[in-house]
Amino acid sequence: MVTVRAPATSANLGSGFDVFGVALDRPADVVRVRRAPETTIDVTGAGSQFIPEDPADNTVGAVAEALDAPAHIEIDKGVRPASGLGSSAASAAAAAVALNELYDRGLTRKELVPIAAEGEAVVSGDAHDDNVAPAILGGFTIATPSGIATVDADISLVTCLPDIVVSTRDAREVVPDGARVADMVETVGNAATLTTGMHRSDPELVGRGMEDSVVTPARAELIDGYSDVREAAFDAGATGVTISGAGPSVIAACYETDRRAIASAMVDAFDETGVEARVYQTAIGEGATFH
Ligand SMILES: Nc1ncnc2c1ncn2[C@@H]1O[C@H](COP(=O)(O)OP(=O)(O)O)[C@@H](O)[C@H]1O
Ligand SMILES: N[C@@H](CCOP(=O)(O)O)C(=O)O
Repeated sequence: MVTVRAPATSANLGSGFDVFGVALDRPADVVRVRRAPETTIDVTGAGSQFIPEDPADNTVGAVAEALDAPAHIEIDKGVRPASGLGSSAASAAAAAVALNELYDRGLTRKELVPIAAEGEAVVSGDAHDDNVAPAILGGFTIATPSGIATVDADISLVTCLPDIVVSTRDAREVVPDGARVADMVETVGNAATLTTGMHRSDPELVGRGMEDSVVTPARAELIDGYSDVREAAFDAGATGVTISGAGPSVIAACYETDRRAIASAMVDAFDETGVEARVYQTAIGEGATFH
């Protein structure tokens, strides 16, 4: 039996659509695997009633197949599905690391990223690896087709998860087909600013670099109260605010001293629009770990 914990993650960070991601120090999924003639899955924990146990429909089933590693897989969900916090990726990342160990496949962490991304293709239609990369490697990750770069950054974050459901598949349908050159120029500048901020663990630069005028405005329409929550977080001291992943979670970067006030401001702002929300006071954390 091998047990692995893999963290929630926040993808995009505004300017890095399908490229940037960070591992969060909470919440997390825990996955246990043991060898079996064929793959079977048990799911418990947050939102487990909405997660299929058929290996053809669960992200971990695709990972087991890609590694040719049939197993009985128990998933204890800490990350609610359809959250924008990389729920499907947390299970896939944990399963990839666990099955690689169980079957002694000898793949490196970076080699496991595209395998875990096969799980993402099952649920969102695309093998985007901006969630599985940080879930496996930890820190801030830049995932491109030509490789993955990681930065071990220290930034305080708040993620606020409203009680609404936005599936990644649906949120990908509203992404515009193209962008104006002016928007592209702005996005490149913001992405470079954010990356510099991560290297310096500087919340001001990271926050400024989270601005995005291409994908985020289209997706904000799917999240009741988004603009009020964003404004409330800024008023409470956030240095940057955007949609976490495909939403509905909203993520704020900040100084550690402002984290508590920002957390309660975001919950209150959702509450004022009639939406209950839970909040995580968090930070950039480590990738998958053995337990
Ligand atoms: N192991 C898993 N964990 C979470 N969701 C899963 C898993 N396997 C399949 N799913 C499905 O994936 C969808 C959630 O994924 P997604 O929309 O990407 O949300 P998130 O942003 O939280 O990752 C749900 O339809 C859920 O049933
Ligand atoms: N780049 C993807 C990230 C989806 O993240 P999730 O946490 O919502 O699954 C996208 O924006 O579609």
